[in-house]
Amino acid sequence: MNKIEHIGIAVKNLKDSNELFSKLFGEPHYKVEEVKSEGVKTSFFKVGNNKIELLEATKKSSPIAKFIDKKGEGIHHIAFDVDDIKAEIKRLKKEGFKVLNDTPKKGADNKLVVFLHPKSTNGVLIELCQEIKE
Ligand SMILES: C[C@@H](C(=O)O)C(=O)SCCNC(=O)CCNC(=O)[C@H](O)C(C)(C)COP(=O)(O)OP(=O)(O)OC[C@H]1O[C@@H](n2cnc3c(N)ncnc32)[C@H](O)[C@@H]1OP(=O)(O)O
Ligand SMILES: [Co+2]
Repeated sequence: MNKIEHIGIAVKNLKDSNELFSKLFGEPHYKVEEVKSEGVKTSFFKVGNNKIELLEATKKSSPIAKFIDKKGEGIHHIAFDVDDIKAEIKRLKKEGFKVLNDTPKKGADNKLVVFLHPKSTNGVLIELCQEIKE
C-alpha cells in the first residue's frame, strides 16, 4: 500500500457540511460527485497532500444512511492507494481479511475500489483504491 488516499466522513447534509469544512480548511471543496452504485453523494477537499471525502446518503439503503443511524456522523472509512488492486485483494484474502467485493468497483474520483469488512480490521472500514488509467 502506498499512502492514505482519502479519509471518508459520513455527514447528514452535504451542503451544510461543505460550508463547515470549507471554514475549517480555509478552502472550498474541489468537486462533488454522485456514485449511484454506492448510494452516495460525495465532495472532496484537498488539505496539503491529503484528501477528505464527505459522504451523504442518497437513499435509505445506503451504507452511509445505515452508519449514521447506528453511530451518527463521523469518520466512516480510511482509503489506501494501491498500484495493483487485484493483487492486493488476493494477498489480503490469504492473510484472512474479509474482502467485501472480489471484483473491484468504480468509486469516485476515477478510482477502482474494494472494501474490507470492519469486523476483520479492528472496527475500521478500509477502502483500497487504484487509479483508473486511460
Ligand atoms: C464512493 C466511494 C469512494 O471513495 O470512491 C466510497 O467511499 S463509498 C462509501 C460507501 N460504501 C461502502 O461503505 C461500501 C462498503 N460497506 C459495506 O458493504 C457495508 O457498509 C458494511 C461495512 C458491510 C456494513 O454493512 P451491514 O449491512 O452489515 O451494516 P450493519 O449496519 O448491519 O453493520 C454491521 C456491523 O458493522 C459495523 N459497521 C458498519 N459500517 C461501519 C463502518 N463504516 N465502520 C465501522 N464499523 C461499521 C456496524 O456498526 C455493525 O457492527 P455491530 O454488529 O457491532 O453493530
Ligand atoms: Co471513499
